[in-house]
Amino acid sequence: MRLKRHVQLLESTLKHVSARPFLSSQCNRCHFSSTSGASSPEQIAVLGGGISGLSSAYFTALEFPNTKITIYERSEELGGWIRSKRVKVPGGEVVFEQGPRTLRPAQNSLVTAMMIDYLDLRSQVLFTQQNSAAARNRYIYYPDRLLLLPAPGSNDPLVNWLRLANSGLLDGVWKVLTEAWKPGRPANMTDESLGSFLSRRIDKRPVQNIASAVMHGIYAGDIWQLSAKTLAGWLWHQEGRSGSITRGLWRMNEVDPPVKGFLALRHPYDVDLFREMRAETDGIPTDFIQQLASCSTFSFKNGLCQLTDSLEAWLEKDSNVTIKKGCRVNSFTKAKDGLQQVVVDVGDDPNRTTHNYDLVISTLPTPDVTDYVTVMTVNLYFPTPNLTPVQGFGYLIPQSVPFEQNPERALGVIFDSDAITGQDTAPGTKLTVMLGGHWWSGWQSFPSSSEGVEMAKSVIRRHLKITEEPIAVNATLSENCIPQYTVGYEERLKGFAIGAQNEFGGRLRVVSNQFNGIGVNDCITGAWDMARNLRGEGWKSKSCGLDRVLDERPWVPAEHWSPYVRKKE
Ligand SMILES: C=Cc1c2[nH]c(c1C)Cc1[nH]c(c(CCC(=O)O)c1C)Cc1[nH]c(c(C)c1CCC(=O)O)Cc1[nH]c(c(C)c1C=C)C2
Repeated sequence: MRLKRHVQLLESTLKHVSARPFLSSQCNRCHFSSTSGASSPEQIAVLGGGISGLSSAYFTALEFPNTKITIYERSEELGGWIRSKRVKVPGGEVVFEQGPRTLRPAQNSLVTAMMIDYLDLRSQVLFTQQNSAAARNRYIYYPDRLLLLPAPGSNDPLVNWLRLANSGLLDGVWKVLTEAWKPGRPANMTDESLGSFLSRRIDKRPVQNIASAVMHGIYAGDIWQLSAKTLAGWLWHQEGRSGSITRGLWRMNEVDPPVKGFLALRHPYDVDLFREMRAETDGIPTDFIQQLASCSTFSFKNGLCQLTDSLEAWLEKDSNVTIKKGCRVNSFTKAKDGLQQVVVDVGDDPNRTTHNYDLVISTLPTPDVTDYVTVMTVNLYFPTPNLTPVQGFGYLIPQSVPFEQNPERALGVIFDSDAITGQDTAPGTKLTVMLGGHWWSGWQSFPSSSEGVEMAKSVIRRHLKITEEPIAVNATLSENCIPQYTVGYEERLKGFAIGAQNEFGGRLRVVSNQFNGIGVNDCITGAWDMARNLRGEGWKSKSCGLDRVLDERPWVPAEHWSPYVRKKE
């Protein structure tokens, strides 16, 4: 985005009392590209009011200040899976997060940082420092106790390594040293599960004991179903390129390095995207950059919903944006009679109506591309501080833990009081127990809230020896909340992208955790990328927003860069 676009936006704001809300401070911070001379769509519909929908509406509104944008959301509240709740307890209040709770300052967080800055939300951000217990102490429960994962600077590293080795958690890890001598995959193999890939390249035991726990923490998913090609793209392509990951790394970094620094394989689309992202987010203030560079995660004083609430408030101020809550989308189809429009059918009888749009941005789930898993989040608050036996982020439970140690099918427990400080006004211990995920796949019904709370209490009694009764609890069942990128995902996505392009000729764009990555940062970055591809005459192109999956260029060695470390060029 270049300066001109913001100036244009400012001008139109001044001209029309009703134009986009605008922060005067943005003007000298960001770069807006010019649309002068280019046409704009008159009417855009955004389907879905979660983080993908709100961000899509936000970035599209910035691109096209005079376009009418309508957001349709089925429920009465915007925000999707981001749901934070303030609960009164004796002595103050605590924040319960019912869905995602923190953001990581990873490469894909640059656009989020820019958005936070634009929304004037910086004063509300809470940072968890890299040297805090929450950042350094991550545990795995195996087979019947908490084991601290090694991290730079942790206490008693030798004792800890011995404890880990003695527990059996590290069995088979040493086989990573033999990876270079293992045969490459058959030429006709197009994808496999992450579990199978890592077992082939290393050993099955670390897959079951360590990697499966990590997959619980991110996807709440089954490592034997999730796609290696999608989740471990650069390792998968490294094996394809050099027959082995280790040999590939050696070749890339030592034999013929085109640039200095650690190299990894990346999709050329991502290389270009990161370059663009960096250029457009160049205006993020230095002190914010520094805060992000030194934290391990960040959130907001009132929880993650402060981001979605601010987006909603920003959009509500814009008279060109209409937000329709409690309005279901029944279908959307390409308009007949050669019209370059999409017809959207919304509402329930007798208020069911159809509307024509020049462009539809859908964030709704698309059948056949992914399965989903259901997660129950149980928040527990105890008035006594420091109830957990150790301090840290919390722990994950791998698939190898025997049933009798985890009959509730918990995926992990977050020590919220350590993980995010600054949200609660009452002292005490706050935990979140995550239940279900792939363990509940195929279930017809799920535990009730009260059953979930009992299951969570039973988990922490067994694992953490906490017997105190929580004085505030909240169980949330999020049905089909996390898409699963299972084996063959890329092929299915490709098929979907071609079909969508052919059917809608570019008048449908898709953005969601099904397509752009399952994290909040992924959805925001996906929305920004979609909107920037609409620029100029881009909105008339044939794309459906899934250009990356249709981009057949081979993966290339690219330098690893930290998003918040600004090198002198
Ligand atoms: C509601 C449950 C969720 C589980 N995973 C996600 C959600 C929303 C999505 C997710 N979780 C993480 C990532 C990767 C990095 C990121 O973009 O933030 C994603 C996409 C990592 C993660 N997992 C947990 C936390 C608190 C975080 C972020 C912070 C960090 O890495 O330090 C905890 C956790 N999430 C889930 C489970 C079962 C779990 C257990 C402790 C599922």
